[in-house]
Amino acid sequence: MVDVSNFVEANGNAAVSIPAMEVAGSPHVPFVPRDANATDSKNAKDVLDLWRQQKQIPAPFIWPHADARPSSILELDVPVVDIGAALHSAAGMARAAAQVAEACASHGFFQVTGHGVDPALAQAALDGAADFFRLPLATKQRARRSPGTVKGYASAHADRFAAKLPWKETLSFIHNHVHEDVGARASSHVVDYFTSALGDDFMHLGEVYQEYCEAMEDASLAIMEVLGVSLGLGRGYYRDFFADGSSIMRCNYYPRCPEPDRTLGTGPHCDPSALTILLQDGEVDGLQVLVDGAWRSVRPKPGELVVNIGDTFMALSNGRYKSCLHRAVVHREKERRSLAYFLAPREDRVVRPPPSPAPAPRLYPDFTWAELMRFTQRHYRADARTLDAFACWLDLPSCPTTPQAQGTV
Ligand SMILES: C=C1C[C@]23C[C@H]1CC[C@H]2[C@]1(C)CCC[C@@](C)(C(=O)O)[C@H]1[C@@H]3C(=O)O
Ligand SMILES: O=C(O)CCC(=O)C(=O)O
Ligand SMILES: [Fe+2]
Repeated sequence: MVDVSNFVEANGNAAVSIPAMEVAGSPHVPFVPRDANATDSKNAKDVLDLWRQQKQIPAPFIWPHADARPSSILELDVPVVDIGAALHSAAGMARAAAQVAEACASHGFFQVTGHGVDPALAQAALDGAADFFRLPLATKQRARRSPGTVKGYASAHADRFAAKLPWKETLSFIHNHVHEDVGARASSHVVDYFTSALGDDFMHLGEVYQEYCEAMEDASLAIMEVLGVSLGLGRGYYRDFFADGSSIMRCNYYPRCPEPDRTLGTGPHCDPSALTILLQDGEVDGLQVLVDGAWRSVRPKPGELVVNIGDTFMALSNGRYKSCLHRAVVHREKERRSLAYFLAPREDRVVRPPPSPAPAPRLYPDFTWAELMRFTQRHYRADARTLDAFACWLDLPSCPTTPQAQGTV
């Protein structure tokens, strides 16, 4: 059954509402509709003030008990895969392929080292996010996300959802890969995004993220080589598939929270992308993965990137590699930042598993990344069942439980 109950934005004409002054336990103060076109929405400002000043969190931020945090949590056992060794020796590749095969057949999370990302660049990208989220709301709102798209600044996704709001601010933008055939890197579209959305003062930050995204592209294509070998398809198969991809970069900021046990920074979900590379800031943990019915944490470790399989790769591998449910928790005393690079194919490329010598029944229909993106931005809030709901939605006549069939979008 597809749950669309808290999706407020159905058709791009945002049905926007966020709480102005309502706090948990004070149900008499009404929600105040927000002017989606304002550059410095009073209500959005109020929410940010609430984050800092209130003892209780506003009701729309409260997540159901089932999603609440257990008091103690064990660490997830994830392999540490040396990507550099995989690219440079047959033995390194064999070891890396065996590690990812084991991790991806169970939970789909692993960590990578030897990825070649300059630690100074990674730190600059994290510091840049810290600086951006400290800016006045009116400045951040210059990059306000437009309805129906993934690009831009969002505060608690309050323009999209009415309940179970995530305790976070995000800044997202597209990174189009520079296809190797095109020659040396010369793209500046991330820089262009920053200067056009935020102004020329943001050129340097744009340059940092342009470089960071290119490093993420390189790392993710290297990981795709390992995944290809691990599935018996050779190094080039998935690398070529994603070479001209259109990925998404997202900076997450999780402020301190007065009631961390009643909310979540990012709710339980599977990433719709093919692969996600996550850089967690410093010492502050927050990422948790559901394995065998229990939440397990994946703590940040210096120099390591966390990688997980997303729905698009699950479809590409016909379900052999799993996209696993995960979430991010928040803290009372500590704020947290993370940078997520969501690897995705070119928007119009058909996602379909490769022909197999031992054909298995197809688990998912053919689709394009543009279709899946559109589904998550306009029709369905990404959760544990995004891919199943999407497959159902593509095949509308035989799918009575899609949002459309319920008459909700
Ligand atoms: C296709 C997408 C949906 C999300 C943005 C991009 C890439 C990842 C997705 C997301 C981050 C997964 C977590 C849940 C989500 C709703 C969020 O809380 O941010 C997702 C994104 C989104 O729709 O904004
Ligand atoms: O911030 C994190 O640790 C995880 C965020 C996440 O899962 C996401 O952005 O998809
Ligand atoms: Fe995620």
